[in-house]
Amino acid sequence: MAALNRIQKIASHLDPPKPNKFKVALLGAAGGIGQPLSMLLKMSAYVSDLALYDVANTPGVAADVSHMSTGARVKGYLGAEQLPAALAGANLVVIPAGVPRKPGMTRDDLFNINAGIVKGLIEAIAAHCPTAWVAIISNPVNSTVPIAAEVLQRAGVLDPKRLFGVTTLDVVRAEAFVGELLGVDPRDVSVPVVGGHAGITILPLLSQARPPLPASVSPEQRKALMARIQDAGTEVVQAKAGTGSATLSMAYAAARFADSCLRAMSGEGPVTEYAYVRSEAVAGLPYFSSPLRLGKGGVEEVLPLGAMDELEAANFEAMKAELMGSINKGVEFVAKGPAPK
Ligand SMILES: NC(=O)c1ccc[n+]([C@@H]2O[C@H](COP(=O)([O-])OP(=O)(O)OC[C@H]3O[C@@H](n4cnc5c(N)ncnc54)[C@H](O)[C@@H]3O)[C@@H](O)[C@H]2O)c1
Ligand SMILES: O=C(O)C[C@H](O)C(=O)O
Repeated sequence: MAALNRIQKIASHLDPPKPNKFKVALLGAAGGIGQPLSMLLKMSAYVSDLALYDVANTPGVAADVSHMSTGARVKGYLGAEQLPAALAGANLVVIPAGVPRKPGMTRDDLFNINAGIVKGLIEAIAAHCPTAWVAIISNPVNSTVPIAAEVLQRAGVLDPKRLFGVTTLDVVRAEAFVGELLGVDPRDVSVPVVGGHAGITILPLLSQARPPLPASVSPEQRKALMARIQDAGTEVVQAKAGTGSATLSMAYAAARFADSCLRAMSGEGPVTEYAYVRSEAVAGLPYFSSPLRLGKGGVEEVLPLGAMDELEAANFEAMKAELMGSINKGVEFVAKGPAPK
């Protein structure tokens, strides 16, 4: 025990604690992603207050997480009447609320339920923490982010610099699979993943991987690797056999994304991250996941996608129609709804 304390003291000296100064609200906190993400956020040195909101089971999750001996104050909020208090003063709102896939379903099959859930939560954000950064995990991300933007726009509080669709899991997977292939630590791998978050709209740019894929990796292997990254969500859905989709890797990815946001908010920039945002990165596609430079106010610059090889360029063209269809579906969902109050 004494040895452990000594090691912790040395570690905190090497990496001095950051000021815990941000309130993070997690909506869907009692779910498969929400619970491990609550734990990881409670471990963040940037979080002073962690608001755990769900329509079920938050008292138990909040009581459990609050016993961790880390800095963040934890409070659970249950049901719609407690949502305003959960959101008040939030700097960052992370949203994994909604239903997950079962085998045989596409992410778009979740639209009918999750579109309404996201719309309702974003209306509350517009009313109670309109300047918060918002990170949407709920699927289909290709549509839920446009839904959120339309709701915020109607409420007169949209700032596209602060609205993100979380695609970090695609980047995390690409790093893991390339690391596995090259026999190197995934933490030493970087792979840009751009586009959207469903099937062929997920575009890993393996030609820009670092370390680069050696010439011994055949075009067939490259193609298979690209397909595995694109289908990795389905790989997990099938392995879980009806009990849900990725939760633990997603919580890891979301914690990493939240950390980047909070680092940028702290002024520790420039921070580079990938996310699905409203941008002019690709002509004709109002939303696209790109490399971003984040600063105190959100997205400071949408960085160029860089060069693509032949396979990537073909995939880039092939995804455009599907991505645009998903964007339009989200925009129309809000347009068909009741006019803003
Ligand atoms: N972006 C990504 O990379 C990614 C990765 C994995 C999962 N997902 C998506 O994340 C979502 C959640 O997945 P999960 O495995 O945690 O599901 P889950 O069913 O385990 O948890 C969802 C939680 O949302 C809550 N919820 C439902 N309606 C709500 C509302 N109106 N307000 C607040 N909370 C509400 C539920 O009570 C539940 O606790 C799914 O849509 C899934 O497809 C996205
Ligand atoms: O695949 C899913 O349905 C969940 C998530 O989008 C994922 O990529 O794991």
